[in-house]
Amino acid sequence: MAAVVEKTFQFVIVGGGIAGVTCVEQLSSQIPSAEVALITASPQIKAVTNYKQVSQTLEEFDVEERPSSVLEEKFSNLTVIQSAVKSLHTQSHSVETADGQVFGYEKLCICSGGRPKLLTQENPHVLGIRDTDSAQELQKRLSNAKRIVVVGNGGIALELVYEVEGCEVIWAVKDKAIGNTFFDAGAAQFLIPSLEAEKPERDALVKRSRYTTEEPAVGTSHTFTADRNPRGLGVGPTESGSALGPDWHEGIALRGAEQVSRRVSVEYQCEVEKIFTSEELLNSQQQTLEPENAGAWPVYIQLTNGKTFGCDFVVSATGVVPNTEPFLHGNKFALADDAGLRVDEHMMTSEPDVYAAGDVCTACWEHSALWQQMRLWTQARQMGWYAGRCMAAHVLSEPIELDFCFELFSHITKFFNYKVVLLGKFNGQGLGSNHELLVRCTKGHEYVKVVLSGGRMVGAVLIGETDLEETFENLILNQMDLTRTHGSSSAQKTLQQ
Ligand SMILES: Cc1cc2nc3c(=O)[nH]c(=O)nc-3n(C[C@H](O)[C@H](O)[C@H](O)COP(=O)(O)OP(=O)(O)OC[C@H]3O[C@@H](n4cnc5c(N)ncnc54)[C@H](O)[C@@H]3O)c2cc1C
Ligand SMILES: NC(=O)C1=CN([C@@H]2O[C@H](COP(=O)(O)OP(=O)(O)OC[C@H]3O[C@@H](n4cnc5c(N)ncnc54)[C@H](OP(=O)(O)O)[C@@H]3O)[C@@H](O)[C@H]2O)C=CC1
Repeated sequence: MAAVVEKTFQFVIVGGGIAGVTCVEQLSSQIPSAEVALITASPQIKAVTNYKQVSQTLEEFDVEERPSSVLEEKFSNLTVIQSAVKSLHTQSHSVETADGQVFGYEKLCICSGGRPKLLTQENPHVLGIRDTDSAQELQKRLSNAKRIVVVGNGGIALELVYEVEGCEVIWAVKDKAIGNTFFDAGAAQFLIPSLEAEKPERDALVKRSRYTTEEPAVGTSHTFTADRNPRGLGVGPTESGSALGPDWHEGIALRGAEQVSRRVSVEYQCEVEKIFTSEELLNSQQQTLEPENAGAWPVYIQLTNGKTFGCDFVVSATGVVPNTEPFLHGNKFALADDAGLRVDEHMMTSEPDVYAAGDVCTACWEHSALWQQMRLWTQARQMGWYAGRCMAAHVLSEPIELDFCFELFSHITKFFNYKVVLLGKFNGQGLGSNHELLVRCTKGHEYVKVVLSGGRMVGAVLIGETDLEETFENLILNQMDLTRTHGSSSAQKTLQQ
């Protein structure tokens, strides 16, 4: 490499999302004398605030977007370089940024996050949501929209279909039930009436608003309608900012151009066959469309259940792809099946002195029987924090063991205005038929599901204000034999209370 190394830092962290920032904070507080650089493509960084340890493994926090100068003011050892990393040279231990600077490192942590895995890359009528800019684009397009199609059955789709008002939403899901990445069909059934009901008043819901979208800085179908007078991308992010997170939709108006509050039709068990423009539609003489519909919409989407819908745009809420691209060329990183950088139990990649954390990495150590990776805010924080500890421990030649947070999967979130807590193998992941379920459900109030394997609790889904999370977490962590210890199942007793 011909370029001159500007400066060599002991630690270089790439990415100002939650994983990168937490890693910087951990390193800076553990080795205050170390020279640390944070190289990030976006001018804003993500900071964890109001951190609360709810129980042994459950945590809650707010996330704020802040100027990167805030971090430099906090840590005198830290230099923030605002530029995207263009290439990495693991042999010479250096990175080159888009603006042509080269920095050396002793240890590097890649926290470059992910980007939306879009249905199609080049179609301007297909949007992905990842960062503030893409949320802003969604808001802009939605303001003139009468109908949108949302494809995907995970976190973003669940949030979007509930939040969008003033616009008809067609929701296309691959599965028999909604929300398959988080729930089973029972929980989906519990939640679905919320799509028909009126949303609680906005003001009562808004606890905090942390994102601004002002100028920069096989085929069945159901229809749910909430009548109320309204109050009121492939366009994926290119040089992406950090991912949005909890409550990203609060504080931005997700409102279309129609006089309805919410109208969602779910198309089950279908995928996307084809997306085409009105001209393409007219040329192809689609049989499945009513004649008066042809040419009326900017874009059409044909589903594998044979139906074709015209709409203003399509939201591809179909998961994330790890942002590995600039780091791979010329290096020998081992990648996982999901294209993430493989990391071991010390968050180390296959390249020497290179660590990775957050959405960009895939945890490839032997997992605890009760933990799985999901690309979530909480895991980004935990991985960033633990990667920082590992990097410091290696420099200080101290031993380090896999952190306790990777013992039990736990996640607190909110869907359809219900508190949702997921613990362990909450969907019986990897258990095959070797498990039984106990369910307690009170319509409109709570849904409690316990996963038992060999008489021991291995997972739970808690929807609503159940107040059971700590008890169940203990039962899962203790792995007590619930059948033998109490004669009859104590989990069942807890559920019957
Ligand atoms: C709409 C939405 C809602 C979500 N809601 C929730 C939720 O409710 N709960 C939850 O737990 N999780 C949620 N998530 C997931 C969560 O936001 C992510 O898992 C988490 O933010 C990942 O953090 P990260 O630091 O790994 O990556 P990111 O936040 O994506 O940060 C990556 C950083 O790397 C920088 N970068 C990228 N490439 C380069 C490069 N080449 N050079 C330099 N810098 C680079 C980016 O600018 C960015 O600063 C949501 C995600 C989305 C998109
Ligand atoms: N409250 C929370 O905790 C939230 C978390 N998030 C996180 O943000 C990230 C991005 O969210 P999101 O995009 O919803 O990703 P998710 O991984 O949550 O969901 C993606 C969904 O899209 C489906 N899918 C994938 N490819 C296709 C396809 N070609 N056609 C139709 N469906 C497809 C997946 O099905 P399958 O699984 O069968 O492949 C899955 O149902 C995720 O890491 C998510 O966990 C986002 C919002 C809220």
